[in-house]
This record gives sequence, structure tokens and C-alpha cells, in this order.
Amino acid sequence: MTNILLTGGTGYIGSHTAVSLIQAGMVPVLLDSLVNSSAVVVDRIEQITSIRPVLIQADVRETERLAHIFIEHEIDAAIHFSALKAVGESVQQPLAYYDNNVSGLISVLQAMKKAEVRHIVLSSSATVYGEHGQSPTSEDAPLSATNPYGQTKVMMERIAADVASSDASLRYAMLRYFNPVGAHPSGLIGEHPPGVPNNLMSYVSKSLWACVKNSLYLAMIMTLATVRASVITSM
Ligand SMILES: O=c1ccn([C@@H]2O[C@H](COP(=O)(O)OP(=O)(O)O[C@H]3O[C@H](CO)[C@H](O)[C@H](O)[C@H]3O)[C@@H](O)[C@H]2O)c(=O)[nH]1
Repeated sequence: MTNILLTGGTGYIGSHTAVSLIQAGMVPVLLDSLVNSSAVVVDRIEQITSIRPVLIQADVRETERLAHIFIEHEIDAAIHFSALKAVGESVQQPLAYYDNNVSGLISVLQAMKKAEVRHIVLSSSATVYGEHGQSPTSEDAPLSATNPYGQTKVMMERIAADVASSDASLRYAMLRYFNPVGAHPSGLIGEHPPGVPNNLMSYVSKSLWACVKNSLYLAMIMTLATVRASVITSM
């Protein structure tokens, strides 16, 4: 069995990764502070896969606790999704973003070293390509960022690269996504943050989720769609 620690494991991408790992015969261990997700996700993963993953509610900045978790669960590798991700909020609260995202990664790497776990996949973002104006953009384009959230992702990538060059036993990979969107085909997991959604796509998906739960709103959408269709066909 391969045991994988998923930080941010009950979040949007983390929960889908947990399902895929279970379906590939691996054992995800979810670690999340639940700052932007809910423990209900564990029920949903169980409904989809018939396997209930362990959820540990913890903050990745608790380095000693994290090191114990790596050892106790015999973790082979980590996938680090835990981070704050709202660009606008990062401009308002840069310290929270540098603390969560940059200090969070440092803590994970320190705990991995203590527990002798040497493989990590990092959740980065296409925002690290900045605005250098080249199109198409190549993977080795220089990194830059236009806001504190993006800066945290650039720093996270540089920290991982520097640590790996000082320690050949550390193996790492980056995932740089462009606007991930959509839900699991079962409809049981998707982007569904608590409170006010903090980016455009989660706002749209949360609004639709609320609409679908309320048939009155659904009827309104269908009426609007019909009106829109008749406007288009009459043009
Ligand atoms: O300090 C923190 C901050 C966040 N989280 C958790 O981390 C998860 C992040 O999941 P989200 O659903 O908020 O975010 P996504 O899965 O969509 O985000 C992923 O993709 C983003 C880019 O699209 C960023 O790279 C981000 O780091 C990465 O988790 C959440 O469960 C949240 O509760 C923590 O446990 N501790």
C-alpha cells in the first residue's frame, strides 16, 4: 500500500485527488484545517469509493504534529494543496497569505525531513507565469506575479527548488493549473466552500448549487433561458 498525505485534502482539488488515489489502489490521508472546506467531504468520498479516508483536522504550520502524522500513518509521499487562494483577499490580507502559504510549505518540508519522507507534489498555479506577454508560454518561462497570492506561489516554487538543490534525496513536482472548474460526475464533490466564495468560478458554482436546491430558482433559470433563446432566435 502507498500512503499519501493530502494537505488541503477536503478542498476542491484535494477531494478529487483523494478519489483518484483510492481508485488507483492507494491510501490518501487527508489533513485540513477546514478553513475553506467541510468534513462532509469525507462522507462524499466514501459514497463514491466505498472507502472512508482518515481526516485529521490540523494546521500545516504545526510542524511537530505534522512530523508525527507522517510517521504514525507511514506516509510515503505528500501532495500539498493546503493554501489560501483568493487574489483579491490576498491584496487585502498579504500577511495571512504569506503566513499560510509560504510558512505552511516550509513547515511541511521541515516535517518531511524529520519523518524522512522524500517525495512531494506541490499545488502551484499558472499565476506564476505573471504577465510577460509571451504567447504561447513555455514551462521554463521566468516566474513572476502581480499580486500577493501569486507571489506566495512563486516563493513556494523557489523554496522547493532551493531545498531540492541542497538535498538530492528530495524529489518534487509542481502542478500549475489554469482555472480548474467542474465537479465529480457523481455530483457529490465539487467546489463548494463555506461562506462567501472567494473566486469567480466558486461563486458561479456555489450560486448554481444553491439554485438547483431551490426549484423556484430553477424555474426562474429555465424561464430566463427560454427568454434568452427566443431573443437569440429572433435576432
Ligand atoms: O492554512 C490553510 C489553508 C487552507 N487549507 C485547506 O486547503 C484546502 C484548499 O482547497 P480549496 O478548495 O480552497 O482550493 P483548491 O483545491 O481549489 O485550490 C488548489 O488550487 C489552487 C490553484 O487553483 C491553489 O494552488 C491552492 O493552493 C490549491 O489548494 C481547503 O480545504 C482549506 O480548508 C488548510 O487546511 N490550511
